[in-house]
Amino acid sequence: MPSAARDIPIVNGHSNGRDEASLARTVSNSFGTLDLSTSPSATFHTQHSGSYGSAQKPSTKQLKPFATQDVKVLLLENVNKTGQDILRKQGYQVEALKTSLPEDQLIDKIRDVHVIGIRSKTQLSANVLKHAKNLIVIGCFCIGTNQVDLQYAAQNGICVFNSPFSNSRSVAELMIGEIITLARQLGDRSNEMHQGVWNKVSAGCWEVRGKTLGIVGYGHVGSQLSVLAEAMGMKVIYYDVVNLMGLGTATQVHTLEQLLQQADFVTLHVPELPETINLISAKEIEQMKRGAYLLNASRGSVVDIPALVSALQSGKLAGAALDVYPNEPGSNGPTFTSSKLGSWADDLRGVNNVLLTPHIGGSTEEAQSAIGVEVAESLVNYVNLGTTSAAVNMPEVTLRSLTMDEPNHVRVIYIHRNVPGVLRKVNEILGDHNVDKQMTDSRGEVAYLMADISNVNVSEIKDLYQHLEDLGSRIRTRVLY
Ligand SMILES: NC(=O)c1ccc[n+]([C@@H]2O[C@H](COP(=O)([O-])OP(=O)(O)OC[C@H]3O[C@@H](n4cnc5c(N)ncnc54)[C@H](O)[C@@H]3O)[C@@H](O)[C@H]2O)c1
Ligand SMILES: O=C(O)[C@H](O)COP(=O)(O)O
Repeated sequence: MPSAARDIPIVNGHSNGRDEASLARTVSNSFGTLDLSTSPSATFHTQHSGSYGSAQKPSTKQLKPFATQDVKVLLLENVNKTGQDILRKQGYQVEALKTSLPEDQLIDKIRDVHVIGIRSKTQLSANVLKHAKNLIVIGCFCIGTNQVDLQYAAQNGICVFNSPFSNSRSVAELMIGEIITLARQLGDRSNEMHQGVWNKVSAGCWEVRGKTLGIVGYGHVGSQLSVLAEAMGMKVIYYDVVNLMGLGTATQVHTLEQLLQQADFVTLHVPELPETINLISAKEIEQMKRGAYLLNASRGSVVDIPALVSALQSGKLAGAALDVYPNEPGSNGPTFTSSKLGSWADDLRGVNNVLLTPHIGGSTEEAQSAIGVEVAESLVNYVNLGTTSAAVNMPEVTLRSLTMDEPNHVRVIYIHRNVPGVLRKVNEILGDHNVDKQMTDSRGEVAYLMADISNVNVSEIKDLYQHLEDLGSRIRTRVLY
């Protein structure tokens, strides 16, 4: 067996032996308290150069040991500083913009980057992603992932991460505030006072105690809201497509119609899916109680806005709160107008007891700070170690880190089409070396294999990589060393 340190290249002044192995262990073992204070040059050398692209097969001449300084990261939509700091401390080249980008500018920027971080606004469609030849991973610094073509991404070896629950509490608290605000017509009273009008009324103003809250979608947000609403004395019912245990005394109803018929307040917390588009339209509004309230903090496509406007104008509904819209401005400013968004915007602005907020459900210091850390850590673990834990479009694969006792050690990541016979061929290639550990899993049409192999001379890495690249099933190969 060749001696370890002698045969492994020196990169940025560090051999690919003990230093990198210990950093690798630090990164992979510390999801909660990732220690990223290590100098950028002391990196775990993950080989991926030349292997980012999926459409084009790169020349093996491009192979070189990984250095974090080579990793280009584009962050859009004002990703929190906590996340930016983690990525910068790795030594990655980070460009952070405050807004999203129109498609043509996005296509231009995405060509070059290995990592992109977005929030709910940036549309990463197949049309955009097909230009992203170097992209290996997308971080959604939010809950929703409907803005990304997850299937296209997986089929092209691009892993996607999000933050599944770090802003759930913030959304639930906003809902509580809005329920009381609607019940007491606080928005209208406050607007009148700002215009110098004193309008002391009690007609149509209610306590929330004893009223029924109907929650549509009893996931992270819906269940948090359930607990808070019960604490205020509300009766909680919920509708979800899966059977879920209610918290406290909340009760699941079997149909959306049952919920709509019983609830005084209806709140929507479903993901954007083909079946949730216009989930609440004229027919469903008709099923609601006269004088009920509708609140939407899910996605703008879930409510048919013209139907809502006419129900508010006719008095069928007593009020509504919207945080999300069919299309939303890409940056702050005087952009919430019909001329910019569509006729529905001015229609909504003209109706009484309607609360309009600029998609701020998850916009609290606490939520954004936690999301920044969570998603940035997932990105670092993926870029540096290939770990897919909690990925939303890839199988979850992880291996314990390299150990210092395993010299000439290489981590192979092979993303491939989930077809018969691939593992046999891959293991024939890996079998020339000592396979220390291996894990493979599939998700739909895509499979992810990760193997740590030892006894690999650096001069053999090129061939190893090329043999894997030459397999017909290949989507993306990364050889980390
Ligand atoms: N306004 C904001 O700032 C903000 C913040 C966070 C999340 N969101 C949106 O809210 C959505 C919900 O968030 P979450 O964290 O609670 O998600 P979640 O995945 O934890 O819960 C969603 C629930 O909806 C249910 N569901 C799916 N389809 C349904 C249908 N047709 N009818 C009824 N129930 C259905 C699911 O079974 C699940 O229980 C997100 O997908 C996101 O789009 C918005
Ligand atoms: O999906 C989410 O988490 C919310 O819609 C919040 O999105 P934002 O990060 O763009 O505010």
